[in-house]
Parts: sequence; structure tokens; C-alpha cells
Amino acid sequence: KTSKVQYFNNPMWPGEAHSLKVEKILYQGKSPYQEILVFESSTYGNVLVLDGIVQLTEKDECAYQEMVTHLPLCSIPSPKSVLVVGGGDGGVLREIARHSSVETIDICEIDQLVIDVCKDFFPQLSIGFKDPRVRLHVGDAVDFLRNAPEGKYDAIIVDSSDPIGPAQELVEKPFFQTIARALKPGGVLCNQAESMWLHTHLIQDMLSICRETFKGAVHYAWTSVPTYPSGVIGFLLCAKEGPVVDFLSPVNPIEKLEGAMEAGREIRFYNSQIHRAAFVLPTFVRRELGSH
Ligand SMILES: NCCCN[C@H]1CC[C@H](N)CC1
Repeated sequence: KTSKVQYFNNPMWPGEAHSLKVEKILYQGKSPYQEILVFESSTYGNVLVLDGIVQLTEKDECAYQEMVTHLPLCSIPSPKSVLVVGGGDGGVLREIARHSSVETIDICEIDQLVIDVCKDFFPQLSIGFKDPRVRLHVGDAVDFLRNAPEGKYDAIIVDSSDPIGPAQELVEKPFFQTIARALKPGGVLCNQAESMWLHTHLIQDMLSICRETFKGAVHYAWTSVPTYPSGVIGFLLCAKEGPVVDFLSPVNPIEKLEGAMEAGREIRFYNSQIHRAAFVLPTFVRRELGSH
């Protein structure tokens, strides 16, 4: 009756696969950048797949979108201008909207079709585009950041897919240098940074690039996302030199946020304790990443 969809038999995670039971295929298409699939799963709600890689499911997207957003934004006193790279599903925008100190939210997403498809099939995420502070730029973030004014943003969130498709350039040093230039002194970057079980070499490379590029704190953090390969995903938190940022003690705790309900849904995953816990690393990771 219903087929199983195998994912992750992909060069990013050789030798492993993860299946989700498919109730119904809702959309299949191809943009100039990637293949796009949306299906209704039997236990995780609707699922978004790009080039055969699960990007999000309705059931567990809260873990990723809330952590990738609140780890940086709760680490600085009063974020005003924020940039999202990628994030075309709108979930990160929904989370940023909870921060009433934020005045402008720029988003640079390369694929208009992802935005359109998510508006049709993921209303709980695309609600993020409704916030009046959001300014959408459809195009390549490498160009966008190269042309961005110096010192414009308090926070930049790179909500990218994996570096084997359109997101390949987003893990290279020149890109991080344009991010550092676009941040205010003491500004912060949060970058999607793959799994500690699968990609410590890639994480090491990104960490050394970030330690050279950002003179403030640089930390790896992680969280649980059951439908991502190995069930966990990481984040790189980087601070530009300037007012000191201590990622491990949130100065702007989420509990204070009055905007919680404005985003059309209360917080489901993030809290101040899980913020601190995210930076606690297993021994093999500290050894392999040269724990700082
Ligand atoms: N905004 C949806 C999350 C996009 N982030 C990536 C999805 C694919 C994963 N392998 C890595 C994170």
C-alpha cells in the first residue's frame, strides 16, 4: 500500500540509510538548483526533501529551527538586525520573530521554488515570511554578502543544506570572511555544522577557518534531530571581536520573550538549560575538535 522512502544513501553518509513510511506524495519538482519532494509521512507529518536529503519534518523541525536561531540570538543582549542565509522554508524567520528587539530581518535564499512549495505544504514554517520585518532577497548569498555593507548585522544565521549541492560554497573561507565583515563588532554567526558522528573532518576544517576569521569565541554545539543522519546535527557559534560574547550563558533568555505566541506557536524545544547543554561535548568530540 504505502512505499518506504530510503534516504541518506548519499556520498555525505555512505553505507547508511534511513526510511520514512510514505502515506502520500504531495509534490515533486525540479528547480534550477535541486530536486524538490514533499510527502506526507505516517508518523512525522509532512516531510521536505531536497536532492534526496531530508531537510525537515513537521514533527522534529522545532529542534533545529529553534536551536539554530536562539543559540545566537539569546547570546547577545538586544539583537536588532539579523540576516538569514538559506532558510527558504521560513522556520528560522518564525523563530527570529519571537525576539521583539529585532527591527530588520534580511533573508537571502537562492531557490524561489523552495519558498513557494513551503508556503503550500508547510504553513507552520512559512508563517515566518508574514512578519513585517522580513525582507526577502532571492539569489546567491555569496554575492549578497560580498555586497553587504560592513558592520550591518548583529547576527547572521546560515541555515544551509549540505555542502554537496547549491550550498557547497557556504563552507569555504572566503564566505566566512564576508560574514565577518558584514557583522557588527561583537556580532554573532550561527552556522549549520553537520553531525559529530559523521563529519568531524568537515567540522575541524570549518572550526579552523572560523578560529582564524572570528577573533571572539568560537564553539561547536549540537542537538537531537531524529530524522537527520545519525540523529544529531551541530552548529558553529562564532563571535566577531568586540563586546565579549559568552555563548555558554544566555544574556537574553528566551523565557523573557513576550513574542512567544505572536509566531503562531509556542516554543517546543529550546530553553536556557538546553542552551547551555548544547555546548557540552562527548569526549571523542573534544579530542577530535581540539576542545576550546
Ligand atoms: N531549514 C531546514 C533545515 C536545513 N538544514 C539542513 C537540512 C539537511 C541536513 N542534512 C543538514 C541541515
